[in-house]
Amino acid sequence: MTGSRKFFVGGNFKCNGNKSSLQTLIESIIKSTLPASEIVDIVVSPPSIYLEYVNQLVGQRVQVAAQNCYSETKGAYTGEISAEMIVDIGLKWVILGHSERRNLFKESNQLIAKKTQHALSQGLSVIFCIGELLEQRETNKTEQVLDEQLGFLLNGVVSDWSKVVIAYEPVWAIGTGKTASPQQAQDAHAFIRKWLSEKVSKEVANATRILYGGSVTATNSAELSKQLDVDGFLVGGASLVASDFVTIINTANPKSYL
Ligand SMILES: O=C(CO)COP(=O)(O)O
Repeated sequence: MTGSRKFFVGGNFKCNGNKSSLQTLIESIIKSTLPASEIVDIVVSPPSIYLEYVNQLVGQRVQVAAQNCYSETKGAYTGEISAEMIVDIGLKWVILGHSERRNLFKESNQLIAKKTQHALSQGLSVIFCIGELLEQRETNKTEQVLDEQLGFLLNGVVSDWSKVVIAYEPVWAIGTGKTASPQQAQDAHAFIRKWLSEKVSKEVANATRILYGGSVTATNSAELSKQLDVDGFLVGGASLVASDFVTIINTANPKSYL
């Protein structure tokens, strides 16, 4: 079946911003010239305390994602938010398995799978993040690590693949200014697409968006976006600068498939 993958640019604000700076940032983004909604999904992800505030500012063209959620509906889980709460405030997206959750907050593959299954069961779409550490890349373990992290999506975890976007974010490239080269990104993305084809189906492999994240900037995004299997970006630091984020969004380059 032929088709094309709509580009996807996410802005992960991480633990940054306040009401005033977020208002300025969002207003500058939405008043900029942006590609049509058929070309690119634009999703921003502020800290959870500002989700509803930002959602009131974004208008129709930009969507809002939570940066995390727990695997249970409700209960004695101090500090957590649930997928149900994200749905309740009218949002459709959540980021899960970000490397900062995995490495700083010691989230396991098992927990991330549980969260993913639960978020999907509540109708949320999930930006599922994977990526290798520097030492794993240097010892040629990148594909093994990606295979292991992706494996946790099998066995009934994903009920609807059209609600999953995969973000490849090599940990050594996050916040370091060291971007993967276009070829390194393409190689990892091609591996992920082949994995989807072999472990899920050809249709899912064709249709699933695979994003690159890790020191994406206004200057390197155009070259990265030309790569055949790069369907978008998850942008950290550069998403906090409206003009840079808008430049990155405008490098949107949707890919067709046969
Ligand atoms: O972690 C990231 C996006 O989720 C990438 O962060 P930077 O763009 O700041 O490297």
